[in-house]
This record gives sequence, C-alpha cells and structure tokens, in this order.
Amino acid sequence: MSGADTALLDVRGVSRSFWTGGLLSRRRIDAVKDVSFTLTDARPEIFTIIGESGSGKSTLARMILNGMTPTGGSIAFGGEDLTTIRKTRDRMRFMSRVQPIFQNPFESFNPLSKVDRYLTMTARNFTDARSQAETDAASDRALRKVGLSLAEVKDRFPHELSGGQLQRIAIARALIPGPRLIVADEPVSMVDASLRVAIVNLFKDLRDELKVSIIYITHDLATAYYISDRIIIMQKGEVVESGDARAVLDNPQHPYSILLKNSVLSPDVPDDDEPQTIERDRAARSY
Ligand SMILES: Nc1ncnc2c1ncn2[C@@H]1O[C@H](COP(=O)(O)OP(=O)(O)OP(=O)(O)O)[C@@H](O)[C@H]1O
Repeated sequence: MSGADTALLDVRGVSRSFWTGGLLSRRRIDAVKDVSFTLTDARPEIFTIIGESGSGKSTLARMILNGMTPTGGSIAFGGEDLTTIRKTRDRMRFMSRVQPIFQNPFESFNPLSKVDRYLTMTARNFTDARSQAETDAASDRALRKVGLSLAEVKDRFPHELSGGQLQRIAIARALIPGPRLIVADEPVSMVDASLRVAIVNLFKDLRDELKVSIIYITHDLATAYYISDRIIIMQKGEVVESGDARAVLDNPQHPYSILLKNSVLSPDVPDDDEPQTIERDRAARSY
C-alpha cells in the first residue's frame, strides 16, 4: 500500500492488562493504557517511545510486532487489523514488512551457528533467492547497507564479533525482506557507548535512503533527542506527552517528562553532535 493518506501503522486506543498472583491474590497490571498514534507511509520517520523501566514500552512493541494481542483497542498495519493475520502465509507477509531488532545482539544469534547462516535463512524465507549465489548476493547487499560485507562476516561465530558488529548484522538481517517498518527495542543499550552513535546514525540512513520507518524504543533520552522525528513519553503504561521530538524534549510540559529530562541530560545537549550517552546497568533481557 502507498499514498499520502495510507496509515502504515495505526495504533488506536491500545491497552494491555496482565493478571498476576493466585486465586486469592489476583492483581491486574495495566501495562499499556489507551495508547494511540499513527505512522504514515508517505513520510518515513523515526518514532521514539521513551519511558523508564516498566512503563510499558516492550509490551507495546510486542503488540505492534503481532506477538501479543491487545486487551483493548486495535492495531492495523497497512490498513489490516493485526488480529486478522493468522495464516502462516499472512504472517510471513507481515513479518517481511515489519521487522524487529532486539536489545541483546548476543541473544539474537545462536552461539553455535555462524552468523551468515541467519542471513542466508532470511534470504531464503523472505526473498526469491534460492541458490547459494543468490542468497550470498542478498546477504551482501543488506550488509553493505550497514557498512559491512559478506566477506567480513562469513564463517564467523557470534563470539568472534563485537556487540556493535553483531547488532549491525542483526539490522542487516532485518533489512533483507525489504521491511517498511523496523521495531527496535532498546537496540543500543547493550552496545558499547562508543558504538551507539554509529548504530543510531544507521537508523537515520535507513529512514532517508531506504524510506523505512523506525519505532525506536529506549530509555535513553540522549540518543532519542539525537535521532527522533516524533516521540511519545510513557509513564506507567500511559502516554504523558507526545509530539515533535525536539519540541517535546526542549520544552517538556508534563512533570514526568521534566523529571526524565532533568535526570538524564546535562543542560546543554549539542544540536547535531554526538549524543551524550547515559550509562545504566541493565540486565540482559529479550522478548
Ligand atoms: N507477561 C507479563 N505478565 C505480567 N506482567 C507483565 C508481563 N509483561 C509485562 N508485565 C508488566 O507490565 C509492565 C510493563 O512492562 P514492560 O516490559 O512493557 O515495560 P518496559 O517499559 O519495556 O520496561 P523495560 O524498559 O524494563 O523493559 C511492568 O509492570 C511489567 O512487570
């Protein structure tokens, strides 16, 4: 689908609750509450979801990736409600258009498999490439978009590569099917601080050159400020502030947004220079 009015992604009044505890101590957790936003096909953008731990970011990401059903509201991709995407063929089509990037690149790859195997499998599953020469060509094309080449990564195991290289290979793998949307959940929080800028810059290139929209999920205000077009700030499952990223982050209105900004940013964030990255110990986590 394309056209100025087509919603690439329409998240409408989405909520997700969980029940925890036993029969007598049942407790409802409202992980995501009534979240709405729309991404358009006509204008690829980096749309950032920011919030502290437990604010519902990953739950929202899982629902957008169709790995979890909302308990309220609806999500449509290209006009198609995600709950109607059930058949394997439809799921594969959806997956080719919406690709995830996970937090921990070391968990994205089987330590016993050579990394190029993931690229080959993705090329076989999601493109017309069948022969080794064709899958190699598809892998190399994708790797070159992230500043690598097949020659550099072929026959290498994950432990032979850095976290930054692995994350770039994970991004290359996600690009092979030609997605319209990438959902990146904390993609740089486990990457060495010195490599974060290179990775977030890649997202800008993907937006500008490949016209891919990116949902960038983070707790890191500095990289968010640096790359985002629009932003929503979440607290306890709710969107407390949203809009143009620079406008929101330069002049936050909600007390939580002000607190968030004051707690992580020094007063003068450079305009277009390197973001000041914030170190935080975070436990390895994946979906
Ligand atoms: N499967 C589940 N069962 C019960 N509660 C859950 C489940 N998944 C998430 N939650 C709860 O929902 C809330 C939101 O969690 P979520 O992981 O979406 O937050 P987050 O903003 O991504 O946090 P983090 O940055 O730490 O990953 C938390 O209180 C969490 O404990």
